[in-house]
Amino acid sequence: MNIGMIGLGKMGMNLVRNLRDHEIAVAAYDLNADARAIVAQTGAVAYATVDDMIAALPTPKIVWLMVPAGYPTQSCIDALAESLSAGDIVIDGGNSFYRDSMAHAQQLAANGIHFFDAGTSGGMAGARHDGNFMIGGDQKTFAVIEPIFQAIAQTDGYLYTGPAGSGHYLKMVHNGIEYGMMQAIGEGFEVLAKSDFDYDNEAVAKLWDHGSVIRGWLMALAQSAFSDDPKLDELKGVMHSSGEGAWTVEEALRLHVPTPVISSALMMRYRSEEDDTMTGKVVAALRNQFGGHAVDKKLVSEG
Ligand SMILES: NC(=O)C1=CN([C@@H]2O[C@H](COP(=O)(O)OP(=O)(O)OC[C@H]3O[C@@H](n4cnc5c(N)ncnc54)[C@H](O)[C@@H]3O)[C@@H](O)[C@H]2O)C=CC1
Ligand SMILES: O=C(CO)[C@H](O)[C@H](O)COP(=O)(O)O
Repeated sequence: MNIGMIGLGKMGMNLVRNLRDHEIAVAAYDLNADARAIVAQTGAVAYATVDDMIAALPTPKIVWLMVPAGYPTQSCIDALAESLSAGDIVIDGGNSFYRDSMAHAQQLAANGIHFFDAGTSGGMAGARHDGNFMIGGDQKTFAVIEPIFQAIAQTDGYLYTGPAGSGHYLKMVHNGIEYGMMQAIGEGFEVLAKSDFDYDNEAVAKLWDHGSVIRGWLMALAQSAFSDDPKLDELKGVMHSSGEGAWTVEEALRLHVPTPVISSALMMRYRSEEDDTMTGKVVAALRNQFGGHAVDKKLVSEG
């Protein structure tokens, strides 16, 4: 089996290594020449243009996208709609918004090209070994690409989820859950940090990952992070996000589904990106106005 991989970053490069471990031939492309040079060390063949990469693939051509959602994915879809032919297959393994994926399926279907949205979980480690995939698209054509997932996913680690869009929808909700779980873990460690006791964070995370109700990969990752930096002193508590949590909350609002945990986790991420807030200033000012309550004033040096 042969695959064309577009996007050789943190995920794509590991997926290529995983595919190569399973003797799947890979033709690879990335905008970045350094990434193209590195992929050549995996046994994949790097091409300087998408068209060269496509020309190297046997028919039906299977192209996997692993680029950022939004414009980068759309520009690849536009290029593939022109370069591929009827019967060829595009898999988007990135974190695209599911409605974009439904549109991509339609756009490619106009030229007879099949589209699969393959939500990918497990981070870089999962891309490298035993990944986890949620795959939407035409069920009959799925048989053509299923051997890829049999090779690179862990046992029971892939699922055909229904029509195009359903794979990324499932990944969106998965990531919403991820926001809530990580927020809860973070909050728990903050209570411990402010408590009257002197806990060893690494030891606690290790303990909780061994037989407790809250054991799991996130706890193992917490242990690893605390092992590198016992109180995470080297980090700022700024929690960026790349869209999936917001889309989950938007979808919950559309469906009138109360999702207080995921929504709060999203708001906490946004709050963490600000040093100070207008909200806080307004509430402080109002308390001061109606009750004469004290306010904290900025120092002159703080501007
Ligand atoms: N990092 C993670 O834990 C996970 C990421 N994802 C998704 O996988 C996708 C890739 O993520 P990462 O590998 O982490 O990102 P990354 O930023 O490490 O890599 C993206 C790569 O795509 C390349 N690229 C961008 N536009 C391109 C184009 N038009 N043509 C060719 N190459 C292009 C970049 O040069 C870069 O090498 C994203 O959609 C991301 O949301 C999905 C699951 C987990
Ligand atoms: O899909 C993932 C993990 O499952 C990616 O790591 C994603 O970037 C995480 O979402 P966010 O960047 O919004 O925290």
